[in-house]
Amino acid sequence: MSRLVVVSNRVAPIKAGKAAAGGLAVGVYDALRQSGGIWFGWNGDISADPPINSEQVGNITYVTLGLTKRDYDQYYRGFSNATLWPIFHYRIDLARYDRDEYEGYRRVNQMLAQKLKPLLKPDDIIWIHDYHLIPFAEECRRLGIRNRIGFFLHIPFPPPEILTVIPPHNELLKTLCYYDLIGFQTETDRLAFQDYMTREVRGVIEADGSLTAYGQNFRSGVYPIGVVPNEIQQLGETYKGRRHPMRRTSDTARKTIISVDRLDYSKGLVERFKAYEAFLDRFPEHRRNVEFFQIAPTSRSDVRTYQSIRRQLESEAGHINGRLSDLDWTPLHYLNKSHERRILMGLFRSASIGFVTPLRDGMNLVAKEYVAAQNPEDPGVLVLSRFAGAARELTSALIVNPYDCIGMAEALDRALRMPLAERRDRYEHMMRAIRAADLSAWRDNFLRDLRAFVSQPRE
Ligand SMILES: O=P(O)(O)OC[C@H]1O[C@H](O[C@H]2O[C@H](CO)[C@@H](O)[C@H](O)[C@H]2O)[C@H](O)[C@@H](O)[C@@H]1O
Ligand SMILES: O=c1ccn([C@@H]2O[C@H](COP(=O)(O)OP(=O)(O)O)[C@@H](O)[C@H]2O)c(=O)[nH]1
Repeated sequence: MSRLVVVSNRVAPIKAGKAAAGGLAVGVYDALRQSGGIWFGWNGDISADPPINSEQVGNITYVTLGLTKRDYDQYYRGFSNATLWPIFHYRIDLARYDRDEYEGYRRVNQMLAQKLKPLLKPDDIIWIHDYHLIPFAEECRRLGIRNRIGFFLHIPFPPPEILTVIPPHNELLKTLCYYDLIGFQTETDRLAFQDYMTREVRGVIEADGSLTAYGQNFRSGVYPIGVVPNEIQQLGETYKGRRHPMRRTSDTARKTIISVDRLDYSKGLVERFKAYEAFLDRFPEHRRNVEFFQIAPTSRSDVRTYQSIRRQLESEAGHINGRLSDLDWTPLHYLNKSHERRILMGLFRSASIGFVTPLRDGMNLVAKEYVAAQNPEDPGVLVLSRFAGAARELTSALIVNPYDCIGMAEALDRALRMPLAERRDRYEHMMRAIRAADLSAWRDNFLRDLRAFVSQPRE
């Protein structure tokens, strides 16, 4: 079997047990540790003359490098996270475009492809991840790399009317066509991509389902990222930490609501806090009987839009607690700190509600983890945004619109009153979906299709 080479901007922390607040790192790490291979990407450092470092841990060889300050500013902080991220999450209002940053983004992709080339063997399968690396395959082809190269987009793909706001959208999307296979989280994302290719650039859908555009022939598919349910079950059962703040039955009868998100405007945190306040106002009988834990590790904190969402949340949390707390009751616990997975899974298991309400999200692994961590005999309820990719599979969650504050408040009330039989039915239905599309299925289906696809010969 050919060796797997994974390339992503973010590489999971190499030290076991260290928290990786981000679904890509969590998912790719779990996928790679089964098959082994190389994981190539940025080590998270900014340095003047970044050396390349190689480290073998188990069956994974981590090859990582730092970025110069200029590269970091233009490629990561700039074009990736101030242009592509907001636009791909349908937030034109928060996006900016700077031509120098775009050029920096292209330059870093070229540099990364050059550094990867000497590590490759002819039959390696190369799997590139996410929006930071859209032009990576084109750079590889320029360098004469002929290996199979697949791309998986972890975030949503917006409709053409939104995408075309990016001034060099044509040039950027052309680079995507150098991949052999392009994977999306949902069919909505894949259709938006197909729409762009057929309407904007007159691409053609071939009889075998493949696409031809810009003289390249390639395939697209849907591969929803999943979790490892048995492992999550076990973690959830075993974490009984001393400082565990939530106990469903013993110390207190108080029920808990939990949310875990990177502190990102796409996650709908402000809207969620407002919905929680509306819930306590409209259903005062729940006051004192419920506490809401929001874990929100800071993310991309040097991007301006992330600083402003943080200030908004601090003010909203202070407002709720200032107005409603009592000496023996704090309605909202807002923690800006990342937590280890084993702790999170324990917290999920003991929470009565998983409150997952992004305004737009590629998948949202937390939604799947919350369900997988539940006690099958007495499961909690998932309240889930219709705009998370996960809502396509977890149709037995209480599906809400995150722009509807009162609707979310009512869903919290309904979840807290839900009879055990209904909670079990919904849980079992969701677990079937989670098991059917687990993390191995994501990896195996994508790699099977990448290996199988015979494209038209490339010039
Ligand atoms: O690397 P960062 O800038 O610190 O951000 C963390 C990651 O966030 C995004 O995760 C996405 O991937 C998840 C797994 O497929 C998916 O469930 C979620 O909906 C996405 O938002 C981002 O796409 C990654 O590149 C980042 O590493
Ligand atoms: O303090 C934290 C916060 C999050 N996570 C993990 O980070 C991932 C977040 O992935 P998700 O798809 O929900 O969102 P993303 O951050 O990738 O947009 C999940 O596996 C979480 O369990 C973690 O390990 N520690």
